[in-house]
Amino acid sequence: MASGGIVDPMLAYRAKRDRERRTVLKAYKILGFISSGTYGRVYKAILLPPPKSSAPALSTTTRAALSIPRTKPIPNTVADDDALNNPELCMRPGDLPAREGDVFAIKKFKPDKEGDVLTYAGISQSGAREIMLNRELHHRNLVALREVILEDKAIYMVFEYAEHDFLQIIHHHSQTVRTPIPQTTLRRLLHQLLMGVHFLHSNFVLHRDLKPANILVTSQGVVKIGDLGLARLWHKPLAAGGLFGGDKVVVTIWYRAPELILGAKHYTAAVDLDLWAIGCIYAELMSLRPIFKGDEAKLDTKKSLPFQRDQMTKICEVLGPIKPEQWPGVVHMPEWKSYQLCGHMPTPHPLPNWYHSRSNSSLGYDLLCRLFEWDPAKRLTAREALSHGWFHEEGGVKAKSVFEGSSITYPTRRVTHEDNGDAKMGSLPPSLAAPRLPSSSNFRPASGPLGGGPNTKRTKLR
Ligand SMILES: Nc1ncnc2c1ncn2[C@@H]1O[C@H](COP(=O)(O)OP(=O)(O)OP(=O)(O)O)[C@@H](O)[C@H]1O
Repeated sequence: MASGGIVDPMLAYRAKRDRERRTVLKAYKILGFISSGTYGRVYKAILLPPPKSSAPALSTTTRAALSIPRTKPIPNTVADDDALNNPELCMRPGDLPAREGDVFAIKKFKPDKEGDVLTYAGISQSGAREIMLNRELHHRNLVALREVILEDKAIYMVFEYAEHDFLQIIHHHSQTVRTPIPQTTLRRLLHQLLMGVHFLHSNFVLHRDLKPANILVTSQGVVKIGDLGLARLWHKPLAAGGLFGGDKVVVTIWYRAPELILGAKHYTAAVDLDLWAIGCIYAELMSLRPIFKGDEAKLDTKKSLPFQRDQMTKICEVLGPIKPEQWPGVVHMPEWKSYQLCGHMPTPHPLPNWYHSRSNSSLGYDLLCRLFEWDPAKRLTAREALSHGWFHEEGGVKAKSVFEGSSITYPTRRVTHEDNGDAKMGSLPPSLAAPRLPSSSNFRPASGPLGGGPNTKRTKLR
């Protein structure tokens, strides 16, 4: 403030802006901790009423001096840091209509760490992608991003909240009710998943990390594809860097397409990767366990990426060995020799037995076979899969809620108050946590086939 009681307009503006800046804890009440993923921690939160402004409004003269338009709110979700001051990230709050008390999932990106010291190297590639893509893409079957808050060098993405996910549904059936997922529910789950993937592919976006934990379902029974952190555009088929670009990370091994295992480097028919993963998810919804549950080969001492022999073996145990007459291009794949060196694959346990011990729908079997085409060029696209006859069986997929007509009640998402990570790394201030919520019966094991076992983490690949 200047002497003689004259207000420095810039200081007054900054003071008001700081008072009114939207911070996570001013805008949301944190109800608890949901999960910690590769890139961040996810919290459940409710929207608070907007704070009443106590600061006197800026005078017309000050406003004019600062050229603040009356109608446009100050973009207060963007931090001052130059590195973050990217207009692309400037989300206006309220892009989704939201009311006080509405529930959201807030993903806080992990800061970088050098030794024990937190460092700040700007926004991660994964975070930037997730923000950019979620900001551009709006579809009923994609989880919606409400806003991004940048605060104290941390990034918070506020998503619509989804009470369930495919992994939790599978787990509920395998561990609690011990019955298969009803065919009608399964068909709707898969159809809505394909709708979301078709939308992504129509917008030249590959998801690349489709797995049950990333496919959410709201309490209204709407499937929402989440976690676009690994998604990328594929409109430049042979862009520098080949199939994996600079990030060197791709889908969880159990859902990895054979062409990736065999070393495909370019986006020739890249969308087919996602369709293979959908085949794996379809099979997992049927059998309540991953169909190709391979052990991941780790990086060797030379840090060269190993051939994922066990994963390939697991696929061949169900589909039989690869036949070059069915997939002519396979003999040119970089890892074809490694595949041949595996010797004889174990006795095939072909897909028909696997399928027909679980369902007698020949259309359902046909769809699965077409998703599990070895040759990516012959695999169904999302559009083709959506028009497959199986989706018209038994009343079709018209219901808005995937749960319609089902008597099964799925547990609500488990929320805890133990954010068992490093408090500085990821916790929101514990003093601001809400009183204990009744925890649901939903149990997500930390490891094992249905939990976040070693193979469910992202892994480096060629
Ligand atoms: N919108 C949401 N509503 C409810 N829960 C969510 C939501 N988004 C994410 N989650 C929960 O948080 C978990 C981690 O989220 P996400 O996959 O986006 O993070 P990540 O760091 O990329 O994790 P991962 O490495 O496991 O893929 C999800 O598996 C899900 O259980």
